[in-house]
Amino acid sequence: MASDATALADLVDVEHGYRTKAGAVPALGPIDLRVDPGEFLVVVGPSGSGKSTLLRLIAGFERPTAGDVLRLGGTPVPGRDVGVVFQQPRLFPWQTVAGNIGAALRWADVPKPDRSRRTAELLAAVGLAELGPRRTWEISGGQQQRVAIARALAARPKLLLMDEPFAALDALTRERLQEDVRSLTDDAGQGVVFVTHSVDEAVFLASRIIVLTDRPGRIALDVPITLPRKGISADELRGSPEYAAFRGEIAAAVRATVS
Ligand SMILES: Nc1ncnc2c1ncn2[C@@H]1O[C@H](COP(=O)(O)OP(=O)(O)OP(=O)(O)O)[C@@H](O)[C@H]1O
Repeated sequence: MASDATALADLVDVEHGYRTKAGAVPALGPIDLRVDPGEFLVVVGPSGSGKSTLLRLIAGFERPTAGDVLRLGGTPVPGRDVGVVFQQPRLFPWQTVAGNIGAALRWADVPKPDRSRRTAELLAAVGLAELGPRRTWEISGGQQQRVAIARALAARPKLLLMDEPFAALDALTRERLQEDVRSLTDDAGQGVVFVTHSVDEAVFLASRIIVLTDRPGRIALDVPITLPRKGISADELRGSPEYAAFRGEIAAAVRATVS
């Protein structure tokens, strides 16, 4: 088995299928993919192309049907070196907002005396400093998703996996959260794998985009996104000709997968 401890995730000749009563469903691959520290990898592709399957394999929720998946050089197991954010926030309704973050810190073995300070820092980082005592049903959907992001970041995971985290949100909240996620993950040692259907979102967030083919998903396109990130506002970035050029290239590749 090829092993490389410096890769956050390394998939070698990976295929994955699901068993159903009607027979085997090939979902992904064969695919080779390596994710390195500092990368913000965005995965786009048609519905059913295996994007969620790819994340589930890296998270350790599934084992591949064929090939090898390594995370930090070892077999992936769900746990503290990976943070996962889903489309629905999946918060604990019996906990307050602060209690949700505190639970993640407890699992990460953060000592009790440090937990309230870290909770306050994390809530401030996602713009929810005042909402710690609220119940999760007393805040908006966008705020709930912010809590889910703070909870995923609590253990300072090397790798953050995000599966269409903003799909259920209105356009304005979505743009704000995109900006927040970019700044929260601007850490050279950390990596992100982010799934979306939105080409705009992909180009805004990514340092690299892969486009998957129709099912079973293989890599149709793998491009670095070399847009300036420092010293430029989000609006300037979205309005730049370079942004438009990348958006055009990715949109054409996605269209080609279904034609
Ligand atoms: N538990 C399962 N059992 C059987 N088939 C499954 C299961 N999960 C996914 N599939 C199938 O595997 C394929 C890939 O699914 P996956 O959810 O990874 O795709 P996706 O690209 O994330 O889709 P979408 O964009 O619609 O969310 C699909 O054809 C899907 O129907």
